[in-house]
Amino acid sequence: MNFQTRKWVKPEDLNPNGTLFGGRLLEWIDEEAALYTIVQLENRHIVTKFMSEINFINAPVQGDIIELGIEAIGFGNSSITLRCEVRNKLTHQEILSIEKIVMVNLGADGKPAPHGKTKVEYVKDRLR
Ligand SMILES: CCCCCCCCCCCCCCCC(=O)SCCNC(=O)CCNC(=O)[C@H](O)C(C)(C)COP(=O)(O)OP(=O)(O)OC[C@H]1O[C@@H](n2cnc3c(N)ncnc32)[C@H](O)[C@@H]1OP(=O)(O)O
Repeated sequence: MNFQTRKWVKPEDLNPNGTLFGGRLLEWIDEEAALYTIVQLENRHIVTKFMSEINFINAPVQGDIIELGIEAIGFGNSSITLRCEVRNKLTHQEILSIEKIVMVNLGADGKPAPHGKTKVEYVKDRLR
């Protein structure tokens, strides 16, 4: 699991209970999954197709630094399946997990298109 992105929980991210609004966290996760997919599949034309159960484990509060982790757990024909974990940056306390996020690679016609990828790639290797 690669924890690439850190977020600082600010007043505008809070729900009326004073903890991180779940919808805000899901927005951050969707963006992270989209960026991960664009980099892996080398195509900007992708969409989120499916998310499995979302387990909100612990609620962050204002001022917390959290980090978002994504890993690829499967490559299909047009899809890539990801797993997501969010945790507190400093304590590593678990905040959320999503076991399955399916992202789909689209062609210019907006329909699913084969991406031709079978494993995780690293940009540094592509640049060699
Ligand atoms: C030149 C252009 C420049 C563009 C410049 C872009 C700028 C940078 C843009 C960044 C973009 C960011 C995006 C952010 C994230 C969003 O906000 S995306 C918005 C929310 N998502 C949507 O609106 C998607 C709406 N859904 C759809 O359009 C259609 O369902 C889809 C995704 C085209 C798929 O259609 P479909 O008929 O289900 O296609 P189908 O061939 O049956 O399945 C496709 C794949 O999905 C899998 N699948 C289908 N249903 C399921 C399911 N229920 N569960 C699991 N897997 C499933 C299939 O198994 C298949 O996988 P493979 O076997 O091919 O690997």
